[in-house]
Amino acid sequence: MGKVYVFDHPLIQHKLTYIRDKNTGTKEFRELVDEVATLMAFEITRDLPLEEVEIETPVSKARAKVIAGKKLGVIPILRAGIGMVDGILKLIPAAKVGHIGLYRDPQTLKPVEYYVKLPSDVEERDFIIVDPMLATGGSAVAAIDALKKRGAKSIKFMCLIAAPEGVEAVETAHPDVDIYIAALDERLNDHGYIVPGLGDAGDRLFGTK
Ligand SMILES: O=P(O)(O)OC[C@H]1O[C@H](OP(=O)(O)OP(=O)(O)O)[C@H](O)[C@@H]1O
Ligand SMILES: O=c1cc[nH]c(=O)[nH]1
Ligand SMILES: [Mg+2]
Repeated sequence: MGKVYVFDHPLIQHKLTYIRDKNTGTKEFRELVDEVATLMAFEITRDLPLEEVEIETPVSKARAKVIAGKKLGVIPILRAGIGMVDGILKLIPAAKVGHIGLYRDPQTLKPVEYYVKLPSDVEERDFIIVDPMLATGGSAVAAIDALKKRGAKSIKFMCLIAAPEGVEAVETAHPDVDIYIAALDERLNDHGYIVPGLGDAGDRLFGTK
């Protein structure tokens, strides 16, 4: 079974409160999502392997550590996942970015795939799929399916807010995928929105609706 990590760092929790607040406008919402994505990227990269290199400081030779050339890929689920990409790339600028386009049918709540473009060396990369919301879990499960179908072997899923239903759906369908979240909320409402959640992440990020 995959592990579930809740990043309860005070800075993440503080910023998430303003992301949730309905009085937070698009500009500030976008900036806060970007900042939280950076903070979450800091936590999620904790287990990256290091290797030693030799350098010279102004004082002497030294052996020092650098990240051991891991090939990483960041995959936003369109649209809302895009809001988390730049924040992650600030810390991991060499990561390649793939895109998986899905929208959730408002009636059936099932995901509809409309775009997939991934880095060419899928088998060799460690992927982080990002999306602010894990609600029924349909979109996350479909995105992981799409990635695995094309050969991905190592996948993490990172989101801001998850519902218990979504966590369970990913754990059941993809027990090899660890889930990283900033908050685990109470439940879904009748329209499949997370309660209390933050509303529609895509609309709030891009000012639509
Ligand atoms: O867990 P689920 O029940 O599948 O719901 C979560 C999905 O819904 C939202 O996307 P949406 O369909 O609103 O598309 P958008 O990002 O284009 O707004 C969200 O960004 C997730 O991708
Ligand atoms: O609460 C939710 C659920 C799905 N998608 C969103 O953007 N918000
Ligand atoms: Mg949306």
